[in-house]
Amino acid sequence: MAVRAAVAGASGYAGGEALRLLLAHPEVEIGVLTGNSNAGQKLGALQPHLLPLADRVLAETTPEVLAGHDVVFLALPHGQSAAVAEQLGPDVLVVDMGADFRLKDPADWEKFYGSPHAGTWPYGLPELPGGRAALEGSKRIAVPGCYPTAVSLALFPAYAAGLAEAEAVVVAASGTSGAGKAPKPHLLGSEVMGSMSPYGVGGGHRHTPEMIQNLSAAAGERVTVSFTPTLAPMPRGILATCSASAKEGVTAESLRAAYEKAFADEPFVHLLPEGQWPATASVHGSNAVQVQVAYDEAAGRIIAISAIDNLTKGTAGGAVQSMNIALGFPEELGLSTIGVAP
Ligand SMILES: NC(=O)C1=CN([C@@H]2O[C@H](COP(=O)(O)OP(=O)(O)OC[C@H]3O[C@@H](n4cnc5c(N)ncnc54)[C@H](OP(=O)(O)O)[C@@H]3O)[C@@H](O)[C@H]2O)C=CC1
Ligand SMILES: CC(=O)N[C@@H](CCC(=O)OP(=O)(O)O)C(=O)O
Repeated sequence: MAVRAAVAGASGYAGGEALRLLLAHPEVEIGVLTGNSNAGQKLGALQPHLLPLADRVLAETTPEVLAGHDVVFLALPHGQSAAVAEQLGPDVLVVDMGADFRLKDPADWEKFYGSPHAGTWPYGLPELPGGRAALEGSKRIAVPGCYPTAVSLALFPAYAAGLAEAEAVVVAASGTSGAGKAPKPHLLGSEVMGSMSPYGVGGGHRHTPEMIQNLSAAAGERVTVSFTPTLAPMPRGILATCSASAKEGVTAESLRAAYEKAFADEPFVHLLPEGQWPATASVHGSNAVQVQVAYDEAAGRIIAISAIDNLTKGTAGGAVQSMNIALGFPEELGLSTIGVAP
Protein backbone atom coordinates (compact mmCIF):
# COMPACT_ATOMS: atom_id res chain seq x y z
CA MET A 1 0.00 0.00 0.00
CA ALA A 2 1.29 3.46 -0.93
CA VAL A 3 2.56 5.78 1.80
CA ARG A 4 1.02 9.25 2.12
CA ALA A 5 3.56 12.05 2.11
CA ALA A 6 3.15 15.73 2.98
CA VAL A 7 5.58 18.40 1.79
CA ALA A 8 6.11 21.52 3.92
CA GLY A 9 7.73 24.35 1.99
CA ALA A 10 6.13 23.21 -1.26
CA SER A 11 6.42 26.70 -2.80
CA GLY A 12 10.25 26.67 -2.57
CA TYR A 13 12.91 25.08 -4.73
CA ALA A 14 13.64 22.11 -2.48
CA GLY A 15 9.94 21.39 -1.86
CA GLY A 16 9.20 21.71 -5.57
CA GLU A 17 11.95 19.25 -6.45
CA ALA A 18 10.71 16.81 -3.81
CA LEU A 19 7.25 16.97 -5.41
CA ARG A 20 8.66 16.45 -8.91
CA LEU A 21 10.31 13.25 -7.70
CA LEU A 22 7.41 12.07 -5.52
CA LEU A 23 5.01 12.42 -8.48
CA ALA A 24 7.06 9.73 -10.20
CA HIS A 25 7.34 7.48 -7.13
CA PRO A 26 5.10 4.39 -7.44
CA GLU A 27 4.70 3.91 -3.67
CA VAL A 28 3.89 7.51 -2.69
CA GLU A 29 0.59 9.33 -2.64
CA ILE A 30 0.98 13.10 -2.25
CA GLY A 31 -0.92 14.53 0.71
CA VAL A 32 -0.97 18.04 2.14
CA LEU A 33 1.27 20.76 0.69
CA THR A 34 2.15 23.79 2.77
CA GLY A 35 3.74 27.21 2.37
CA ASN A 36 4.30 30.36 4.38
CA SER A 37 3.74 33.68 2.58
CA ASN A 38 2.16 31.72 -0.29
CA ALA A 39 -0.35 29.78 1.85
CA GLY A 40 -3.75 29.97 0.15
CA GLN A 41 -2.19 30.09 -3.35
CA LYS A 42 -2.61 27.34 -5.93
CA LEU A 43 0.61 25.38 -6.52
CA GLY A 44 0.18 25.88 -10.28
CA ALA A 45 0.88 29.61 -9.85
CA LEU A 46 4.16 28.88 -8.01
CA GLN A 47 5.47 25.64 -9.51
CA PRO A 48 3.98 25.56 -13.02
CA HIS A 49 6.19 22.60 -14.01
CA LEU A 50 4.24 20.37 -11.57
CA LEU A 51 1.14 20.15 -13.75
CA PRO A 52 -0.60 17.23 -11.98
CA LEU A 53 -0.64 19.28 -8.76
CA ALA A 54 -1.58 22.64 -10.31
CA ASP A 55 -4.93 22.92 -8.55
CA ARG A 56 -3.64 22.01 -5.08
CA VAL A 57 -3.97 24.89 -2.62
CA LEU A 58 -1.11 25.46 -0.14
CA ALA A 59 -2.06 25.19 3.52
CA GLU A 60 -0.32 27.04 6.38
CA THR A 61 2.68 25.14 7.76
CA THR A 62 1.39 23.82 11.10
CA PRO A 63 1.88 20.48 12.85
CA GLU A 64 -1.92 20.02 12.75
CA VAL A 65 -2.18 20.04 8.94
CA LEU A 66 0.95 17.87 8.61
CA ALA A 67 -0.40 15.25 11.04
CA GLY A 68 -1.94 12.06 9.68
CA HIS A 69 0.73 11.37 7.05
CA ASP A 70 3.17 8.46 6.91
CA VAL A 71 6.00 10.72 5.73
CA VAL A 72 6.54 14.47 6.13
CA PHE A 73 9.19 16.24 4.05
CA LEU A 74 10.32 19.53 5.57
CA ALA A 75 11.78 22.04 3.08
CA LEU A 76 11.83 25.02 5.41
CA PRO A 77 14.44 27.68 6.20
CA HIS A 78 17.08 26.77 8.80
CA GLY A 79 15.78 26.77 12.33
CA GLN A 80 12.12 26.18 11.38
CA SER A 81 12.11 22.37 11.30
CA ALA A 82 12.54 21.46 14.96
CA ALA A 83 9.34 23.13 16.22
CA VAL A 84 7.28 21.32 13.58
CA ALA A 85 9.08 17.97 13.89
CA GLU A 86 8.72 17.71 17.65
CA GLN A 87 4.94 17.78 17.30
CA LEU A 88 4.85 15.00 14.70
CA GLY A 89 4.47 11.57 16.28
CA PRO A 90 7.32 9.06 16.58
CA ASP A 91 5.62 6.84 13.98
CA VAL A 92 5.79 9.50 11.28
CA LEU A 93 8.90 9.46 9.08
CA VAL A 94 10.17 13.06 9.10
CA VAL A 95 12.68 13.89 6.36
CA ASP A 96 14.29 17.27 7.02
CA MET A 97 15.89 18.87 3.97
CA GLY A 98 17.08 21.80 6.10
CA ALA A 99 20.21 21.88 8.22
CA ASP A 100 18.76 21.66 11.73
CA PHE A 101 19.66 18.05 12.54
CA ARG A 102 22.79 17.45 10.42
CA LEU A 103 25.58 18.34 12.85
CA LYS A 104 26.64 16.23 15.81
CA ASP A 105 28.57 18.88 17.73
CA PRO A 106 26.33 21.56 19.30
CA ALA A 107 29.33 23.95 19.39
CA ASP A 108 29.69 23.68 15.60
CA TRP A 109 25.97 24.38 15.18
CA GLU A 110 26.02 27.41 17.45
CA LYS A 111 29.14 28.82 15.77
CA PHE A 112 27.86 28.52 12.20
CA TYR A 113 24.10 28.94 12.62
CA GLY A 114 23.99 31.20 15.66
CA SER A 115 21.09 29.50 17.45
CA PRO A 116 20.65 26.66 19.99
CA HIS A 117 21.28 23.17 18.58
CA ALA A 118 18.05 21.20 18.02
CA GLY A 119 19.68 17.73 17.95
CA THR A 120 21.17 15.17 15.58
CA TRP A 121 19.28 12.76 13.33
CA PRO A 122 20.48 9.85 11.16
CA TYR A 123 22.30 11.40 8.21
CA GLY A 124 20.88 10.92 4.72
CA LEU A 125 24.00 10.08 2.73
CA PRO A 126 23.73 6.30 2.28
CA GLU A 127 26.99 6.00 0.33
CA LEU A 128 29.13 6.94 3.34
CA PRO A 129 30.58 4.04 5.37
CA GLY A 130 27.73 2.75 7.58
CA GLY A 131 25.34 5.19 5.92
CA ARG A 132 22.64 2.72 4.94
CA ALA A 133 22.58 0.95 8.29
CA ALA A 134 21.96 4.28 10.03
CA LEU A 135 18.87 4.91 7.89
CA GLU A 136 17.20 1.49 7.90
CA GLY A 137 13.95 1.72 9.87
CA SER A 138 14.69 5.26 11.03
CA LYS A 139 11.81 7.68 11.61
CA ARG A 140 13.97 10.80 11.36
CA ILE A 141 16.37 11.73 8.54
CA ALA A 142 18.64 14.78 8.25
CA VAL A 143 19.26 15.31 4.55
CA PRO A 144 22.81 16.64 3.96
CA GLY A 145 23.65 20.06 2.58
CA CYS A 146 24.22 20.15 -1.16
CA TYR A 147 27.94 21.04 -1.00
CA PRO A 148 28.69 18.41 1.69
CA THR A 149 27.02 15.77 -0.50
CA ALA A 150 29.26 16.61 -3.46
CA VAL A 151 32.45 16.99 -1.41
CA SER A 152 31.96 13.97 0.87
CA LEU A 153 31.30 11.67 -2.09
CA ALA A 154 34.38 13.00 -3.91
CA LEU A 155 36.79 12.57 -1.01
CA PHE A 156 35.59 9.91 1.42
CA PRO A 157 37.06 6.93 -0.52
CA ALA A 158 40.56 8.45 -0.26
CA TYR A 159 40.14 8.92 3.50
CA ALA A 160 38.45 5.57 4.13
CA ALA A 161 41.35 3.83 2.34
CA GLY A 162 43.96 5.77 4.34
CA LEU A 163 45.44 7.41 1.24
CA ALA A 164 44.98 11.11 2.09
CA GLU A 165 46.52 13.37 4.72
CA ALA A 166 44.06 14.98 7.13
CA GLU A 167 43.73 18.27 5.24
CA ALA A 168 41.50 18.95 2.26
CA VAL A 169 41.09 21.97 0.02
CA VAL A 170 37.78 22.39 -1.80
CA VAL A 171 36.59 24.90 -4.36
CA ALA A 172 33.04 24.26 -5.52
CA ALA A 173 30.77 26.06 -7.95
CA SER A 174 27.02 26.04 -7.40
CA GLY A 175 24.06 27.08 -9.50
CA THR A 176 21.86 29.82 -8.11
CA SER A 177 18.96 27.58 -7.05
CA GLY A 178 21.19 26.54 -4.13
CA ALA A 179 20.35 29.86 -2.55
CA GLY A 180 16.59 29.24 -2.58
CA LYS A 181 13.73 31.07 -4.27
CA ALA A 182 13.30 33.99 -1.88
CA PRO A 183 14.55 37.19 -3.62
CA LYS A 184 18.11 38.28 -2.75
CA PRO A 185 19.97 41.22 -4.38
CA HIS A 186 23.13 39.21 -5.14
CA LEU A 187 21.03 36.75 -7.13
CA LEU A 188 19.59 39.29 -9.57
CA GLY A 189 20.12 38.16 -13.14
CA SER A 190 22.28 41.21 -13.81
CA GLU A 191 24.60 40.21 -10.94
CA VAL A 192 24.87 36.54 -11.79
CA MET A 193 24.69 36.26 -15.58
CA GLY A 194 28.06 36.10 -17.30
CA SER A 195 29.98 36.13 -14.02
CA MET A 196 31.39 33.80 -11.38
CA SER A 197 32.12 34.97 -7.86
CA PRO A 198 33.28 33.49 -4.54
CA TYR A 199 31.47 33.87 -1.22
CA GLY A 200 31.84 32.53 2.32
CA VAL A 201 35.64 32.71 1.86
CA GLY A 202 38.03 31.94 4.72
CA GLY A 203 36.24 29.15 6.52
CA GLY A 204 32.97 30.97 7.10
CA HIS A 205 30.57 28.79 5.12
CA ARG A 206 28.20 26.77 7.31
CA HIS A 207 28.76 23.61 5.27
CA THR A 208 32.40 23.44 6.37
CA PRO A 209 31.74 21.66 9.71
CA GLU A 210 29.45 19.18 7.93
CA MET A 211 32.24 18.26 5.48
CA ILE A 212 34.70 17.95 8.37
CA GLN A 213 32.23 15.71 10.23
CA ASN A 214 31.86 13.35 7.25
CA LEU A 215 35.50 13.19 6.18
CA SER A 216 36.79 12.84 9.75
CA ALA A 217 34.45 9.88 10.29
CA ALA A 218 35.78 8.23 7.12
CA ALA A 219 39.41 8.94 8.05
CA GLY A 220 39.17 8.01 11.73
CA GLU A 221 40.98 11.26 12.59
CA ARG A 222 40.11 14.96 12.42
CA VAL A 223 40.36 16.27 8.86
CA THR A 224 40.57 20.01 8.24
CA VAL A 225 38.72 21.41 5.24
CA SER A 226 39.42 24.75 3.56
CA PHE A 227 36.23 25.36 1.59
CA THR A 228 35.58 28.12 -0.94
CA PRO A 229 32.13 28.15 -2.57
CA THR A 230 31.53 30.05 -5.79
CA LEU A 231 28.33 31.09 -7.51
CA ALA A 232 28.01 30.04 -11.15
CA PRO A 233 25.65 31.50 -13.76
CA MET A 234 23.41 28.43 -14.06
CA PRO A 235 20.17 27.44 -12.31
CA ARG A 236 21.25 23.98 -11.07
CA GLY A 237 24.37 21.97 -10.44
CA ILE A 238 27.46 21.73 -8.26
CA LEU A 239 30.98 20.99 -9.48
CA ALA A 240 33.27 20.30 -6.50
CA THR A 241 37.02 20.30 -7.09
CA CYS A 242 38.66 18.76 -4.03
CA SER A 243 42.24 17.96 -3.20
CA ALA A 244 44.30 16.55 -0.34
CA SER A 245 47.96 15.69 0.18
CA ALA A 246 48.65 12.08 -0.69
CA LYS A 247 50.15 9.85 1.95
CA GLU A 248 53.56 8.28 1.36
CA GLY A 249 53.41 5.43 -1.15
CA VAL A 250 50.16 6.43 -2.91
CA THR A 251 50.12 5.70 -6.63
CA ALA A 252 47.62 6.50 -9.37
CA GLU A 253 46.74 2.79 -9.39
CA SER A 254 46.13 2.48 -5.63
CA LEU A 255 43.99 5.61 -5.74
CA ARG A 256 41.89 4.38 -8.65
CA ALA A 257 41.47 1.00 -6.96
CA ALA A 258 40.16 2.65 -3.76
CA TYR A 259 37.52 4.60 -5.69
CA GLU A 260 36.52 1.57 -7.76
CA LYS A 261 36.03 -0.40 -4.56
CA ALA A 262 34.06 2.36 -2.82
CA PHE A 263 31.60 2.86 -5.67
CA ALA A 264 31.42 -0.62 -7.22
CA ASP A 265 27.88 -1.32 -5.98
CA GLU A 266 26.56 2.23 -5.76
CA PRO A 267 23.45 2.75 -7.89
CA PHE A 268 23.83 6.52 -8.13
CA VAL A 269 27.57 7.19 -8.04
CA HIS A 270 29.32 6.84 -11.37
CA LEU A 271 33.11 6.74 -11.22
CA LEU A 272 33.88 7.93 -14.73
CA PRO A 273 36.27 6.06 -17.01
CA GLU A 274 39.81 7.42 -16.81
CA GLY A 275 40.23 10.55 -18.90
CA GLN A 276 36.59 11.66 -18.55
CA TRP A 277 35.65 14.49 -16.21
CA PRO A 278 32.44 15.29 -14.31
CA ALA A 279 30.16 17.99 -15.70
CA THR A 280 27.04 19.47 -14.14
CA ALA A 281 25.13 19.26 -17.43
CA SER A 282 25.42 15.46 -17.33
CA VAL A 283 23.49 15.16 -14.05
CA HIS A 284 20.84 17.83 -14.62
CA GLY A 285 17.58 16.64 -13.04
CA SER A 286 19.07 13.26 -12.17
CA ASN A 287 20.05 11.63 -8.89
CA ALA A 288 23.39 10.60 -10.36
CA VAL A 289 26.77 11.68 -9.04
CA GLN A 290 29.73 11.79 -11.38
CA VAL A 291 33.15 11.33 -9.76
CA GLN A 292 36.67 11.30 -11.14
CA VAL A 293 39.96 11.05 -9.27
CA ALA A 294 43.54 11.73 -10.32
CA TYR A 295 46.96 11.70 -8.67
CA ASP A 296 49.02 14.84 -9.25
CA GLU A 297 52.39 13.26 -8.69
CA ALA A 298 54.46 16.46 -9.01
CA ALA A 299 52.37 18.18 -6.32
CA GLY A 300 51.85 15.02 -4.26
CA ARG A 301 48.11 15.68 -4.19
CA ILE A 302 44.98 13.68 -4.74
CA ILE A 303 42.47 15.53 -6.94
CA ALA A 304 38.84 14.36 -6.72
CA ILE A 305 36.06 16.04 -8.67
CA SER A 306 32.33 15.45 -8.41
CA ALA A 307 29.25 16.80 -10.14
CA ILE A 308 25.71 16.65 -8.76
CA ASP A 309 22.42 18.40 -9.33
CA ASN A 310 22.11 20.40 -6.09
CA LEU A 311 18.32 20.06 -6.03
CA THR A 312 18.23 16.33 -6.90
CA LYS A 313 21.04 14.28 -5.32
CA GLY A 314 22.00 17.42 -3.36
CA THR A 315 18.56 17.73 -1.72
CA ALA A 316 15.31 16.11 -2.77
CA GLY A 317 16.76 13.08 -4.56
CA GLY A 318 18.93 12.32 -1.55
CA ALA A 319 15.82 12.75 0.60
CA VAL A 320 13.78 10.26 -1.47
CA GLN A 321 16.69 7.78 -1.62
CA SER A 322 17.00 7.93 2.16
CA MET A 323 13.22 7.62 2.59
CA ASN A 324 13.30 4.48 0.43
CA ILE A 325 15.93 2.93 2.70
CA ALA A 326 14.11 3.94 5.89
CA LEU A 327 10.83 2.45 4.65
CA GLY A 328 12.39 -0.72 3.20
CA PHE A 329 11.60 0.17 -0.44
CA PRO A 330 14.19 -0.56 -3.15
CA GLU A 331 16.69 2.29 -2.84
CA GLU A 332 16.33 3.43 -6.46
CA LEU A 333 12.52 3.53 -6.51
CA GLY A 334 11.19 6.69 -8.15
CA LEU A 335 14.70 8.01 -8.84
CA SER A 336 16.44 8.34 -12.16
CA THR A 337 20.08 8.48 -13.18
CA ILE A 338 19.07 9.81 -16.58
CA GLY A 339 20.01 13.46 -17.09
CA VAL A 340 18.76 16.10 -19.51
CA ALA A 341 21.26 17.18 -22.16
CA PRO A 342 22.30 19.46 -23.71
N1 LIG B 1 18.10 24.94 -2.71
C1 LIG B 1 18.97 23.96 -2.47
O1 LIG B 1 19.77 23.57 -3.35
C2 LIG B 1 19.00 23.28 -1.16
C3 LIG B 1 18.14 23.63 -0.12
N2 LIG B 1 18.21 22.95 1.05
C4 LIG B 1 17.39 23.31 2.20
O2 LIG B 1 16.01 23.21 1.95
C5 LIG B 1 15.31 24.18 2.71
C6 LIG B 1 14.47 25.01 1.76
O3 LIG B 1 15.33 25.65 0.83
P1 LIG B 1 14.85 26.22 -0.55
O4 LIG B 1 13.73 25.43 -1.08
O5 LIG B 1 16.07 26.37 -1.35
O6 LIG B 1 14.32 27.67 -0.10
P2 LIG B 1 13.15 28.52 -0.76
O7 LIG B 1 13.37 29.91 -0.31
O8 LIG B 1 13.08 28.26 -2.21
O9 LIG B 1 11.83 27.95 -0.06
C7 LIG B 1 11.57 28.12 1.30
C8 LIG B 1 10.25 27.50 1.64
O10 LIG B 1 10.02 27.64 3.04
C9 LIG B 1 8.81 28.39 3.27
N3 LIG B 1 9.02 29.28 4.41
C10 LIG B 1 9.71 30.45 4.45
N4 LIG B 1 9.71 30.95 5.70
C11 LIG B 1 9.00 30.08 6.48
C12 LIG B 1 8.64 30.03 7.84
N5 LIG B 1 9.00 31.01 8.69
N6 LIG B 1 7.91 28.98 8.28
C13 LIG B 1 7.52 28.01 7.43
N7 LIG B 1 7.82 28.01 6.12
C14 LIG B 1 8.57 29.01 5.65
C15 LIG B 1 8.58 29.15 1.98
O11 LIG B 1 7.19 29.42 1.87
P3 LIG B 1 6.60 30.67 1.03
O12 LIG B 1 7.28 30.65 -0.30
O13 LIG B 1 5.16 30.34 0.94
O14 LIG B 1 6.90 31.88 1.82
C16 LIG B 1 9.08 28.15 0.95
O15 LIG B 1 8.11 27.17 0.69
C17 LIG B 1 16.36 25.04 3.41
O16 LIG B 1 16.54 24.62 4.74
C18 LIG B 1 17.60 24.77 2.60
O17 LIG B 1 18.72 24.92 3.37
C19 LIG B 1 19.07 21.90 1.22
C20 LIG B 1 19.92 21.53 0.25
C21 LIG B 1 19.99 22.24 -1.02
C1 LIG C 1 24.39 28.94 -4.12
C2 LIG C 1 24.05 28.97 -2.65
O1 LIG C 1 23.82 30.03 -2.09
N1 LIG C 1 24.01 27.78 -2.03
C3 LIG C 1 23.68 27.67 -0.64
C4 LIG C 1 23.72 26.21 -0.22
C5 LIG C 1 22.36 25.65 -0.07
C6 LIG C 1 22.27 24.32 0.64
O2 LIG C 1 22.48 23.23 0.33
O3 LIG C 1 22.18 24.31 1.77
P1 LIG C 1 21.45 24.29 3.12
O4 LIG C 1 20.46 23.24 3.07
O5 LIG C 1 22.46 24.04 4.13
O6 LIG C 1 20.93 25.68 3.15
C7 LIG C 1 24.66 28.45 0.23
O7 LIG C 1 25.83 28.50 -0.06
O8 LIG C 1 24.21 28.91 1.28
